[in-house]
Amino acid sequence: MARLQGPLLPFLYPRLETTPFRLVRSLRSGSPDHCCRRQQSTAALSQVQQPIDSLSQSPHLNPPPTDYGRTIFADKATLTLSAGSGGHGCISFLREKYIEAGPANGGDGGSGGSIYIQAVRGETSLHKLARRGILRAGRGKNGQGKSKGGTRGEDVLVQVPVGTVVREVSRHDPIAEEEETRRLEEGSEEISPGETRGTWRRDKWVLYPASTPSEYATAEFPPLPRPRKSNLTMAQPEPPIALDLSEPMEKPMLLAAGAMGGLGNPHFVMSANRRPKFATRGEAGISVTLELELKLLADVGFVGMPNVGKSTLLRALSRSRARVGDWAFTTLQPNIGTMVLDNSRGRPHVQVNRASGEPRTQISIADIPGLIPDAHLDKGLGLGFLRHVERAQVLAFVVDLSASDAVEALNNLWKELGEFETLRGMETNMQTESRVVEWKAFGNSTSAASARDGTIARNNENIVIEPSGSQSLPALPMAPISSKPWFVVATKADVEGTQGNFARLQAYLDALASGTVEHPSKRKNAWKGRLAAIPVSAIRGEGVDRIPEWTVGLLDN
Ligand SMILES: Nc1nc2c(ncn2[C@@H]2O[C@H](COP(=O)(O)OP(=O)(O)OP(=O)(O)O)[C@@H](O)[C@H]2O)c(=O)[nH]1
Ligand SMILES: [Mg+2]
Repeated sequence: MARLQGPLLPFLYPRLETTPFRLVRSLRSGSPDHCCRRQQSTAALSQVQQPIDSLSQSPHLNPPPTDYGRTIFADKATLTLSAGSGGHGCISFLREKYIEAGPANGGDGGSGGSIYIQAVRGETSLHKLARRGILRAGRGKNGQGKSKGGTRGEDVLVQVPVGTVVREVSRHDPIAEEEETRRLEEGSEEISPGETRGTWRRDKWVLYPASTPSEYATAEFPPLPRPRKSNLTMAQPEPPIALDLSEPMEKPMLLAAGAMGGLGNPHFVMSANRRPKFATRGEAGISVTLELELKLLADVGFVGMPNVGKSTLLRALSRSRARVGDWAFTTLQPNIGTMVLDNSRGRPHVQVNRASGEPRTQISIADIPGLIPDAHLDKGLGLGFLRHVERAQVLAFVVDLSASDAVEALNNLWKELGEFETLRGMETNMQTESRVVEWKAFGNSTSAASARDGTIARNNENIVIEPSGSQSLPALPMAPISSKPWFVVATKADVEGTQGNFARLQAYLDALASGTVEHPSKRKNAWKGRLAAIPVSAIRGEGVDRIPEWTVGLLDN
C-alpha cells in the first residue's frame, strides 16, 4: 500500500493544533480554500490569537443549511430534432418596359437548416436539452422574383457533455417515405406506362395566386420531379444513429441535414407552356427522436452513506455550493464540481495528459447522494443513485471516521455495489432475452442459433420476431463497478479519538493489497491497484490536497 506523505492532520500531529505557528501556516498554505482565505487574510491575521475553530472553518466549508446553490441535473434526455424544411420555389415573370409578357424568373427555395452535435468539455448535465425536448432547425426562405434564391434556414448545434451516448428511438424521413411509395407505385402493374399517377398533388405544387381553380382543372402539369436530397445527406450517420461521444469534438458532426428547397417556375418551361404558373414546394425536413444518456458522469464519484460529509468534501475541493446539512439525504441529486488543476499562479499544479494526449486541466467530481443498506433493493433513494456510481471513472469511498468502524462502513458500501452489479447483470440478460421472441408452430427441431439469425425454417415454421419499433431502448452497457479504480477518503478526522479507527482502516487496506483478505467486492476480476486511505477534515479543508493528485494518478494509469 502506498503511504501518503504531505500535510497531515491535527490528529496525527496534535502538537501543531495548539501552536499559533499552525494557524499562520494554514493561512499561507495552498489549501483549496486558500483563495477565500487570501481574501480574508488581512482580517484573519489580525485575529491570530483567537481559538482555532472559529478561524479554520471557512463559511464556504461550514455553511448554514440555507446557503446553497441549487444544481439542476439530468443524466438522460429524449430529444426530437427536426431538420429545417426547404423554402418554396417562386412563380414570377420578368416585367420590364416594352416587354409585355416576360419569361419565367422565379427563384428556387432555400434549403432548410441542419442539425449538428458536438461533445464539449465544460458541460456536465443534459438538463437543458431534457427541458427543451424539441429542437427545430430554421426553415429555408422561399425563392423570390428576379431569379433570387431563398436564403438557407438556420442550423442548430446541440452541445452535449463528453461521455454522452446518443441512440435513435425513432425517425420520420419524408423523402425516404416518398421514394418508397414511388418505388411501390412504379413496381405496381396496375399503372399503364403513359399514366403519371401522383403528378397533380396539391401538397407538392405552389400555384400562381391569381389563377382560378378552373384554370388548374384544365392545366397540364409536368411529371412531379423526384424528391431532391441535399449533398449534406451523404455526411449523415447511417440510421439508426448510435454514437458514443467519449472524446471532445473539434468540429460539430452532422445529425440531420436540412431538406432542399422547391424549384422555381423557370424549371417547368416547356414548348407547350412557356409561362408555367406553378413551382414546387420545399421538401419536408427529417425528424429524429434520440435518447441521450451520460455514460460518464465525472472523473471521480463520491460513494458513501448519508451524512458522512460528501458535499462538504466537494465544497472543499471545488467552488461548488452543494447543500450541507447535519441530516441524511441533504443531497438528492448528484452535484458536479470542477476542480481546476492549477495553483492560481499560472502554472499547472498537477502536470498530466489524458490518455488521448490532451492536457488535463481539470477534474470533475460527482457528489452522489448517500447509499443506505439495501439500496440495491431500491430502499431509501436506492437504484437511481447506484446508477450514478456506474458512471464515475474512479470511485472515492467516503467514510466517516467519527461515526462507526471505517472498515465495516467500507465493506457495507461494497456489499451494496456488489448486489447492484449482480442485479444489473440479471436485468441485462432478461432484456436481451425478451427482445427476441421465438414462435414455433410445429415441431421443435430447429436450432436456436438459426432462429436467432432471423431465418424462418420452412419445415417446422420457427419464426423469430425482433420488435424493432419498440420505444424503450436496452440499458447502456457499463464497465463493471468492481473493475473501477478506487480509494478511500476518511473524513471528519478532526473529531477527537478517530485515530484508532483510521489505523484499523489503513491496516485493512494493507492486508487487502497484500492479498491476505478477500476483496470487499467478492469478485475475481476486481481492480487491483494502489490502495490508499486519505485522512481529511473537509470542514477545515485539511488534507484534501492529496485527493486531486491521487485521482489523477488513478485516472491516467
Ligand atoms: N467535524 C466534521 N464535520 C464534518 C466534516 N465534513 C462534514 N461535516 C459535517 O457533517 C454533516 C454532513 O455533511 P454533508 O456534507 O451534508 O454530508 P453528505 O454526505 O453530503 O450528506 P447527504 O447529502 O445527506 O448524504 C454536516 O453537518 C457537516 O458540517 C468534517 O470533516 N469534520
Ligand atoms: Mg450531501
